[in-house]
Amino acid sequence: MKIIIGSNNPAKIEAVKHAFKGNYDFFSVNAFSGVSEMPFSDEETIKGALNRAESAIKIGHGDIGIGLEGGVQETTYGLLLCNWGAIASNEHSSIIAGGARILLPEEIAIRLRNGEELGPVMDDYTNKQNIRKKEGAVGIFTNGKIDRAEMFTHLTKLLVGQYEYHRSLIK
Ligand SMILES: O=P(O)(O)OP(=O)(O)OP(=O)(O)OC[C@H]1O[C@@H](n2cnc3c(O)ncnc32)[C@H](O)[C@@H]1O
Repeated sequence: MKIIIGSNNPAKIEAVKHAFKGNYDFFSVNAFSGVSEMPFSDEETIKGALNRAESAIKIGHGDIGIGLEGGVQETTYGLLLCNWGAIASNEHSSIIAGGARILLPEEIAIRLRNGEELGPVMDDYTNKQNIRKKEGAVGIFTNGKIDRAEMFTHLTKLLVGQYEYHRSLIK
């Protein structure tokens, strides 16, 4: 089975490879998210994940397309880090699942509300480079307990499990 991952981000690719068990061929493509660089709601982040999955399966001529998208969601408690994923398949309508979420520190949230993107803000905050491709904001603010790849692995397992369940209903 040919699985097309709609991103070249190593944290996302690692997560998908970990979440699938069995004989699969993985490819990654630069899929189109169709949403803003910094999605600012669950709705927008889900849309980005769906667009990536659906664009990945088309570009890569795969059996399955996987889209993973990061974003934030405003709440009365502060700004939540959110992540969403989608599987597009040739057999049925797309499936979605959400990842674990944490509140971002207010000093980060203020910068995002002022129009900055989380990736560069995290690099600036930590004095490191490409945090989004490594441990991610979740890794930094959980003291390394859960990094971005692990969070996306869990999210992808939610997708794969639902995908298998849907397939078992079709057969
Ligand atoms: O290469 P792609 O797949 O586009 O990966 P990305 O990390 O750049 O893009 P996302 O769509 O996942 O995230 C949207 C924005 O939020 C940033 N972001 C999301 N989650 C993050 C995290 O855990 N740590 C750092 N930046 C994050 C990211 O850099 C983008 O600017």
